[in-house]
Amino acid sequence: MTEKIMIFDSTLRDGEQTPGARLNRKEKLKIAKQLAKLNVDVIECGFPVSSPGEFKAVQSIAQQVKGPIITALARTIQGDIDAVWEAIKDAERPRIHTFLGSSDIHMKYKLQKDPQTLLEMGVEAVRYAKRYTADVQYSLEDATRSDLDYMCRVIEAVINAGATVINLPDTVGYAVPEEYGAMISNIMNRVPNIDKAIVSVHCHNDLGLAVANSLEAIKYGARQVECNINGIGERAGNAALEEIVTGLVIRKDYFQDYRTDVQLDEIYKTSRLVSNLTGIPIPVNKAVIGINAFAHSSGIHQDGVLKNLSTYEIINAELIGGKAAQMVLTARSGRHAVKNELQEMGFVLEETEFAQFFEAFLELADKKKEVFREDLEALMADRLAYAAPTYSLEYLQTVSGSRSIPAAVVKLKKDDEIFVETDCGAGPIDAAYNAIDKITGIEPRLETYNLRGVTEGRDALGEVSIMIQYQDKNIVGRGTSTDIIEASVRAYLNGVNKLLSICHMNGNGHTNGCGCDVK
Ligand SMILES: CC(=O)SCCNC(=O)CCNC(=O)[C@H](O)C(C)(C)COP(=O)(O)OP(=O)(O)OC[C@H]1O[C@@H](n2cnc3c(N)ncnc32)[C@H](O)[C@@H]1OP(=O)(O)O
Ligand SMILES: CC(C)C(=O)C(=O)O
Ligand SMILES: [Mg+2]
Repeated sequence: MTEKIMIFDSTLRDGEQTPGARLNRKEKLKIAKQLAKLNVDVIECGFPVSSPGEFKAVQSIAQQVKGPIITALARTIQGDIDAVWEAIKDAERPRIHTFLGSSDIHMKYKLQKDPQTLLEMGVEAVRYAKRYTADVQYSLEDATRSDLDYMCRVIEAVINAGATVINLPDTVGYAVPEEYGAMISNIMNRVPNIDKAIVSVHCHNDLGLAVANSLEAIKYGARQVECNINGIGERAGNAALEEIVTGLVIRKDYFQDYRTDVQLDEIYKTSRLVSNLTGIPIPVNKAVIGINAFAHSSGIHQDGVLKNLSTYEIINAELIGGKAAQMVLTARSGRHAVKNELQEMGFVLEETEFAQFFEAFLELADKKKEVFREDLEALMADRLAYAAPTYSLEYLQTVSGSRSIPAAVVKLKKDDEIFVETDCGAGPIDAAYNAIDKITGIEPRLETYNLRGVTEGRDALGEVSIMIQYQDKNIVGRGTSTDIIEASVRAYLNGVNKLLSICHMNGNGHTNGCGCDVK
């Protein structure tokens, strides 16, 4: 038999405390509905006393979102508790959550009251909240920096006053797992009436230990874990919901006694929704839901994953409703991955053709961060067009600027012969085209010129497509490169080569007197 761990989602309360993450009523409602689909146990949706807009947002959620317990936060102040109740009273299952600092630091500097007075304030707040609802959660803010004896006294007293959930937050993300586990264990053993309440944990990520601390607490008796989608929250954030629930499933060999009721395949959608509405981006390397979490980029990993996913993947993306493993092609990719991607795109190359293609791939990949499918397509198009290359580009240098005469040096290779020419022009591209004309001995007219970014980003591959006219022939040429001048020259050469091969194919080569004065 497994024990249920309740998932208390605070994305709409502590998560919204992330600087810049403000959500309006509609946005909060939309996220709350998605959290209900995710099947969390509790949705903490705000701090009603803080503003009229916040009050209305909490009220809308309480009225419209069915399934989870709906709660909202209040200080140990009657006005705050009244506001929470007014906002959540229409919920199917309302819970009032009230909190008060218990550490010496918070009591002395922030609350400026003595521990006994604060204990009584806490008890009074719970009693007051109980007038409204049976389900009252009490949090000992900054528990991990609080005196254990004092906490035990507070917990016993607020449970006697009717608290049904006791939350022990690591408010400033100060705890380390062993210590946090020991604190929970001590409280479980020392508070005589602790069995009358559910013990909850709420961990912040200031030292990057929020998830580890939460999982450790489960082992010592915590049965409610407070966490936020994408780990957003005050300062460095809170424990990430997706990491906790996925961790419990993936390591069920270790956490065999526990389960949650979260609908894992809703995680990806929820995560994207929260990111889009809060405007807080998901780091690419974020565990479970970052775009790199299921991407493989280095050749050895890609080869392993193509042979068997388990070599480098412990989470199946489908489990969280995400996209299946992706190969990210970079200069660190190997032949297996590139060949596989080409095959998926419908290109099957002979070994020697592939070897040449792979060289071109590496040349491009060295210039770019990532090679996309569109890049591969463009490289393939280049190769198909160059099926019978006549002139190939060996070297290109251009000069341009507001006070210089645009000039180009072009070195082409044909068979084993090298041709070098320089020329100037209206711009660097025109200069390079003129130099090429000098080498080939023909002067096609440039009819159209188009440049487009094939991929995204500043290092995007540019594709130039041109149309050249020579005598009665209109020829299209294409070239790609991260350098648009080089792409332009490749496009021109591509057109010129096609022109020449057409002449030769028709038996009209210069040797046969077609009129092309080709060298
Ligand atoms: C760890 C956490 O995440 S706690 C939750 C944090 N969330 C929020 O703060 C929600 C947004 N906050 C707000 O809208 C406002 O701060 C309000 C409405 C709550 C209060 O606003 P103000 O009345 O202007 O007070 P202000 O925020 O400046 O100061 C907080 C006051 O509450 C007191 N206080 C803090 N926590 C508690 C508590 N749990 N119980 C009782 N009083 C408390 C402080 O000591 C301070 O009191 P003082 O004015 O006597 O010095
Ligand atoms: C209000 C409490 C639960 C809190 O957010 C914290 O202590 O971090
Ligand atoms: Mg918090």
